[in-house]
Amino acid sequence: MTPPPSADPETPAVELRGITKRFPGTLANDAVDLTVRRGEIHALMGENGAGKSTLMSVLYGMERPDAGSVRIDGREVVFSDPGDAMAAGLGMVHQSFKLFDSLTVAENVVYAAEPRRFGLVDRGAARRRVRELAEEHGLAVDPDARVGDLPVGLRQRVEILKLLHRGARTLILDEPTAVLTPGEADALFAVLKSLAAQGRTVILVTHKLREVLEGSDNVTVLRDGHVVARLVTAETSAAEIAAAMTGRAVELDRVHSAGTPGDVILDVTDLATDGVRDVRLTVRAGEIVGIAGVAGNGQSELVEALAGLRPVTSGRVALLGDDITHASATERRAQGLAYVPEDRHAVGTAPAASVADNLAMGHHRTSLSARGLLPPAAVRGHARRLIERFGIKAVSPEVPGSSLSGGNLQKLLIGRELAHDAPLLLVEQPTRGVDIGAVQNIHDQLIAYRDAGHAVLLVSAELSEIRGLADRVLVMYEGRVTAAYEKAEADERTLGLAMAGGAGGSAPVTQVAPVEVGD
Ligand SMILES: Nc1ncnc2c1ncn2[C@@H]1O[C@H](COP(=O)(O)OP(=O)(O)OP(=O)(O)O)[C@@H](O)[C@H]1O
Repeated sequence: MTPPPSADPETPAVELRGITKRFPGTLANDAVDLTVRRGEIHALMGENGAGKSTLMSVLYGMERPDAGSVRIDGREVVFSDPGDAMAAGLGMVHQSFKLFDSLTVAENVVYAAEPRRFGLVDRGAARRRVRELAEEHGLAVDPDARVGDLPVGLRQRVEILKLLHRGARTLILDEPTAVLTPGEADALFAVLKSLAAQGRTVILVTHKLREVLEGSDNVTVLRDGHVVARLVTAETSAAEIAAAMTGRAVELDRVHSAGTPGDVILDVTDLATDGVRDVRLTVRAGEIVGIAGVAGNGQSELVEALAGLRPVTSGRVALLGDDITHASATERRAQGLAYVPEDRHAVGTAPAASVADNLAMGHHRTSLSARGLLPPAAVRGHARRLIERFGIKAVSPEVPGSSLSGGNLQKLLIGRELAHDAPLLLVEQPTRGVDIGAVQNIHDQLIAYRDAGHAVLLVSAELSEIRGLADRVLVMYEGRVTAAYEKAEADERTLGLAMAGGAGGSAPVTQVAPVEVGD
């Protein structure tokens, strides 16, 4: 490990002073000061669009600030690109990993910084290096495994090992637990704590209050590009952080009233598709049915099959009494199905198209259209209404979708699909990457949608979300629905056990998955 250049333990690992960064029409960072002590886990929080990613991009050399200075280990630096930042001891784990799936763990870890012997890459040394680093930091992973075969939690470990191999002393993690199971998230925090105990520094960008309260030492909160609070984690609370972020009191973990179920809208009988079998379920008008499960137990495949994006191999799907088992995605939409996919970038939105056009997508058959065409004035009006209703932070409806922050893109997607007023809504991970205030708004909108007589099938990895919203909860385990509960029965312990295969199903209980508690 490269020792920090300054021996004084009081010298902060990172000091940002007066960072200002302007985009056309937006002051993303306005004279931001951030001090991160060596050996601490520092959480950076704020609502969607508050300026967190921009600040980290400035720190990591991806954006040049319009004003302000950066000090690393007490020394003023000016980075032209992330290569400069890495050379100064910074490392960043992005939300989408930057690994080669076809290479092994060891090859990925040493890539572009290979140990050499007589000018050749020393493969044995590379594997030893991975083993050493993995052992030193509790990051167990097989050096010979092909990265493409690893689950997401282990791929994230490879990213961290890669940074450690390059001598990173300060790690920046951007929403690292968004894609992890609760068990993987706990394992990640154990690693981060051990890195901090060894004197490395962690900057954590996240929306999850629970992990900030349990896993960080200090919190800086941004709002509209300004620092609005600097808090010591041990002396603060979820309510205080939430209030700092939003500027108002936030009611956390609200449990909504039950729905009044009417006619069956979706009727699924003995459905099988790749990775899913024997699924029977109904969703009625005026109810939300939640599907809980550890990621990777067939939930996404089920929803894709229902949305018409994956062939049904056996069984039957009926929407409003009509057989749609083999209907295309477009036919299903026309029959009354709206869909919020898990992947808002690849499936849900078009980054180059304007916000207004993104909001109008799929509306060719709704009241927006005139004989299948979308008049520009109607598109603009529709966009303005949804921007207002969902609090989407966009400079104007004409800016490209790609200029929105991650959470605002998610609000756009939900808004667009709810605006279809379709009898059935399939919605996956509706609040991933979304800030606390927007989580509340999206939850309220889903409840209002249900109360207007629509049927909602909700898939979420957040147990608190399932418990807060769903009138009935199904648990998926190894591709099957293994348990079903009414709202009142679906407590965290019961669901957690069932998610680990421990209830109703034929699978033996081999482990009890740690349970996500409310954020
Ligand atoms: N390349 C860009 N062009 C134009 N505007 C941008 C660009 N990048 C960010 N912005 C704007 O700057 C503001 C801050 O965005 P930023 O991505 O830093 O927010 P964030 O706090 O990371 O949000 P989230 O929690 O949603 O990821 C937002 O209003 C955003 O729309």
